[in-house]
Amino acid sequence: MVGWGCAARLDTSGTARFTDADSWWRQLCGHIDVEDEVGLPGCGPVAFTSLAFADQPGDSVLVLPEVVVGERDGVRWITTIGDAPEPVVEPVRQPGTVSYSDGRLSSTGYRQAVTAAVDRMRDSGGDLLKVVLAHDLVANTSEPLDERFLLHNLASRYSNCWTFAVDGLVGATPELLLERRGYEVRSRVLAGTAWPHPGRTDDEIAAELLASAKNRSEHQYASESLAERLRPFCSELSVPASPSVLRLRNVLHLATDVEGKLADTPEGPGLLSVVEAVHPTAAVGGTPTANAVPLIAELEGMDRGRYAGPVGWIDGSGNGEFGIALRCGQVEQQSTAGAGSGGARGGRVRLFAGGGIVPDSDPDQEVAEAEAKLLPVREALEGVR
Ligand SMILES: C=C(O[C@H]1C=CC=C(C(=O)O)[C@@H]1O)C(=O)O
Repeated sequence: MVGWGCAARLDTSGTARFTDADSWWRQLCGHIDVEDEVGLPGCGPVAFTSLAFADQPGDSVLVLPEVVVGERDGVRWITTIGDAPEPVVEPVRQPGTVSYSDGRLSSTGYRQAVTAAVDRMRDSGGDLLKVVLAHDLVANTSEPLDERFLLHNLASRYSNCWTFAVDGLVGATPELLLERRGYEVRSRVLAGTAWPHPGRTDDEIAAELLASAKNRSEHQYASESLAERLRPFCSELSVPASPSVLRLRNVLHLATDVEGKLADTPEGPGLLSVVEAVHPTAAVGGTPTANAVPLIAELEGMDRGRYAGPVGWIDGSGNGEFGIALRCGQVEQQSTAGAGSGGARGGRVRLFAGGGIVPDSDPDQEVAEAEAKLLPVREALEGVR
């Protein structure tokens, strides 16, 4: 789905962000008279949604576009809210040259944070089993950044990912936090990563990944965390006993596809309540969550913003799809002014990537893994084909 214009918008933050979003959306939909000739999930009003990773700090946003163009199962539709104006479609602009600088946590700082996390886990007597750390990287473009350029490049290179752009957060995530279609729910849990090495085939790397005790433990924490928190909402839940391998251009992941049936009535806890219950899984938080999440803030010392938070859409019937906002960048500046105004021209994007740290993690390998995970957005910005 692609949307433009803004018929309504909610900005919220803090621990109440999920319930704020849920009540705002239910109330708003209650006031909209819908004529829907298509009747598929995503038809009618849709809120493009991106929620902060952490309770504090971080801003969350829901946008009801004036126009949405959608396609699902070969059916295409257009939804308009009110008398939405015809869009003026301008050609996609190229970002010019791209240069990089350290973000709030450099690679060196990230390596130190990983080392500190490993020490803390080894000294914890089992109170901390996994923590997911990340760092950021700033990309500066010589021309104003057109989000459509990034989106198009990500979508064409990562067709088995969910490509998103919500209020400046643009990415292509391979991880589905939760999809709801009627009573059916689905999730793709990822954790455990390998990346291409010269002289080794993808099959060899995939076999090694499946056989790696470190990656299997990282993965198991993540799939168990999702399943444990989703189970109370479900009358049926199927969780494969062992993971498969998801192959992407830049990395390979251990993956578990979870499927379930919601036990509730349509008036029961909605998609946003279930999303709140499962976030953050141990794919982006850690194990146990209550010990890992405060350590993230302490060791990273940066605001993740909406990176690693739920991102996706919800419709008026409570159907929707939320990915985990990974392999993404937050556009912080598109352009300020042209010559003569004294303002900077060009764009600025803050890219994020990280990984799950367990007691036997090697800091150098973790830095290399985060670099591999930065590649999708870097290459999309650079227009690599
Ligand atoms: C935290 C990230 O990835 C998560 C998702 C898949 C695999 C992961 C891993 O192997 O560490 C991470 O849990 C990221 O991409 O920034």
